[in-house]
Amino acid sequence: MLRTIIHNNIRIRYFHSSVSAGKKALPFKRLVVDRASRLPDEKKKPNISTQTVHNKTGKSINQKSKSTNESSESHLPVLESFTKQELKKSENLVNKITEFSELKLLPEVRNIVVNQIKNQTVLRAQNYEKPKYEDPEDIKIKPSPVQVVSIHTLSKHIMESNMKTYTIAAETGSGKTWAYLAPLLDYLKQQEEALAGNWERISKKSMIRSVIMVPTLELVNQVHANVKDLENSIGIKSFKWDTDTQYSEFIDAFKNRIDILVTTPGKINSIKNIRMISRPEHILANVKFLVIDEADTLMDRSFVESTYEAITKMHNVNRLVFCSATISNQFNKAITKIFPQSEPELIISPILHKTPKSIKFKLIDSEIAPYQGSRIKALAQILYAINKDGTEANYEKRCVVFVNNKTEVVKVAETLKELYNHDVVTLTGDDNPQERSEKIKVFINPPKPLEENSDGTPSKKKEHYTRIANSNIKFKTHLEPTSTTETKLKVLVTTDIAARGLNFFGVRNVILYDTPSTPVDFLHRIGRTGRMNQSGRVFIITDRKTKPWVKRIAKGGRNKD
Ligand SMILES: Nc1ncnc2c1ncn2[C@@H]1O[C@H](COP(=O)(O)OP(=O)(O)OP(=O)(O)O)[C@@H](O)[C@H]1O
Repeated sequence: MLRTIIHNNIRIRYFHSSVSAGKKALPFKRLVVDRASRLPDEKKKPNISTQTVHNKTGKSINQKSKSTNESSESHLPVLESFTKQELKKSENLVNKITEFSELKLLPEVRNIVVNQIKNQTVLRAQNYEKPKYEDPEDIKIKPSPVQVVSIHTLSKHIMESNMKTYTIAAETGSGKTWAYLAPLLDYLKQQEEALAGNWERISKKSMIRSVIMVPTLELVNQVHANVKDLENSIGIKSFKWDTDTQYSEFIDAFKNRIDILVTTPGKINSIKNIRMISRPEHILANVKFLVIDEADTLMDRSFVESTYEAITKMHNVNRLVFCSATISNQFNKAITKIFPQSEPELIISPILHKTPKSIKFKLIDSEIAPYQGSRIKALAQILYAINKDGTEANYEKRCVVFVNNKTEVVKVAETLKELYNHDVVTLTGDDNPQERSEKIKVFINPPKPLEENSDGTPSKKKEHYTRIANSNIKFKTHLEPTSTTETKLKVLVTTDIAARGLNFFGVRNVILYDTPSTPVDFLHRIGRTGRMNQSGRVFIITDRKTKPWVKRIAKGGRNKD
């Protein structure tokens, strides 16, 4: 039976039929996405988009905007407005469970999860600011709210054979990656335990047991980095399939069993083109656990076709997890329609769709003196202030500037370099994957000490003595950076390509040169700072056209200055 759904103004037609493999009816309805086609604009039905964005104080800002065929500017996506009960349920759980030891995970899995987080957490960034964190062992790892709710919920039915679908939704930088990785590791290890004596034999089979799909190659690297070295500790073999991966490498890994494959939908869909593979459907036949991370991106118009196609290749999935920092009604409806056999169980954090409390907002009106409408002057002023304000002393500062259009990125970067002598890199979709990973390196790694000792710790400010001529009076001064060109500030000018999921490490400053047209993009951009409750600042350059909701969220999210 052919069905059609409209998702993000895209018509998705698909056959809905149950699939049986031999005797056993698979728990997963086959989806043959017949065709995903864009609705011609004139067909776009006028709809009332109620945009509910909760600000920090929990006050939700309801704005009704009638979007007929107005420009996309006014067509704001509907953000899920959760009932007080849903939020309360998650809050009660978070208040009750505060340690990983209180969550149902196999002991070996729990230990691995805590160690991996401790070694990689952005909380290490405060090592650089608060001497008391000199030793990473000082960092006490507790489950974040979304990890409590996710691990608690998924562990309840983790080994049941019926198909279950989950939607994990929590604010940016809240630890969603481990919110699905911990239950996934537990699932794989429990599966092995359930197979007991047979696991020894089965473990030698060529197969892929789980897949994590993300939208970009940077995220393939970032997610894989969490699980890449688990083979020796708990025998979990992971594999990242990204641009540099040869088909032969993928086949070899498959032959030696892949427990966790991290890749993009495009790579999954390319399996059918690999000449070395005679039966492509065999490759994914054993995938039981599938994660769609950054799901609001993978389900939006630019990805939806390849995402649906990739999902339909994994017929035996019985744990399907969508993960996103924002969730809209459309998203939920589409999932429920495509996977009717199991309404996605919502896993949300108590502060979903709110701006992280650790972020301070600064609004700069570019219309007033001395900027007189020049955004670039306002930007230069902000960068000067960041560079000179004494924050992050002894360390290289990093700052990310978001621009709406990639053509503007180059112009802004050139002006900052030529007129203001800043150290600037640009990042857009025109960069190839190698260039992109090179450019973001400075921003996804811990801040570099300005002058390093041999062991990499920051040397204290160079002390310098000045002697007054013909006297024995000398006094201590601190060396200022010698040359005016020496700057402690690394600036990344980019578009939304860097706004989704990238785990910027201890970046304290984000500047919205342009304000995005939707609250979803706004929440993702500002979420590159203030991660895991670290302090962060967001500077928003406004003008008379800036949407009221931007100012409202910023004011609502503003902490006391
Ligand atoms: N329980 C924890 N305690 C301390 N740090 C944690 C914890 N869980 C995750 N982290 C760290 O927090 C940072 C952000 O985690 P992660 O990238 O999973 O956030 P996210 O919610 O996926 O963000 P985004 O929505 O931007 O993708 C990472 O450095 C991660 O190591």
